[in-house]
Amino acid sequence: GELCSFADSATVIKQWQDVSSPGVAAKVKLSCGHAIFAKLFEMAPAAKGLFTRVNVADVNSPEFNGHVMRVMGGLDVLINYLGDTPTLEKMLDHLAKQHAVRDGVTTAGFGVMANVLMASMPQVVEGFNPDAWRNCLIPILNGMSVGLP
Ligand code: HEM
Repeated sequence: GELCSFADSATVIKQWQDVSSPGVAAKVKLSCGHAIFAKLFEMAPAAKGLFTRVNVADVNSPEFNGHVMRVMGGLDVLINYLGDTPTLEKMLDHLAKQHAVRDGVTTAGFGVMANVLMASMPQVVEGFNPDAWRNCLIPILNGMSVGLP
């Protein structure tokens, strides 16, 4: 089945591709990723403790930058696969398993992330379509939370 409608996925993919052309993609991902984590830690301060291994103590460190780019690279791939549900579902399964082994990562944490993404994306995406983005992001985050406490 579909995760979000064909029309919604087409909108989200197009709007995301507008901000992820090769020339600007890395910069957008890093600055947008930092804004997303800052907001996540503001809304859920305890979540900071999950990222000590990647040096969250210094959010501008190479280690944390690397983490931000893994997350944003992951999100980039997921968005671009909204039109290929079977592959998207396998990637979500894989990410769910990678998160399930991290102590303290919860479904509630992904719920906060949904709010953070919906609040942050309009700042980088031109003509942000909230309905299309919500309809597509929620199933992505739900798929990544399968098996989490
Ligand atoms: C848009 C949503 C998210 C995406 C695309 C995403 C993606 C990723 C990716 C690709 C990794 C690296 C996996 C690896 O190499 O092992 C990762 C690691 C991790 N993620 Fe997420 N993630 C998301 C949301 C979250 C949320 C909401 C939390 C916590 C509530 C979380 C907690 C973690 C932790 C603790 C790690 C391991 C960090 C380390 O390397 O020590 N993630 N995530």
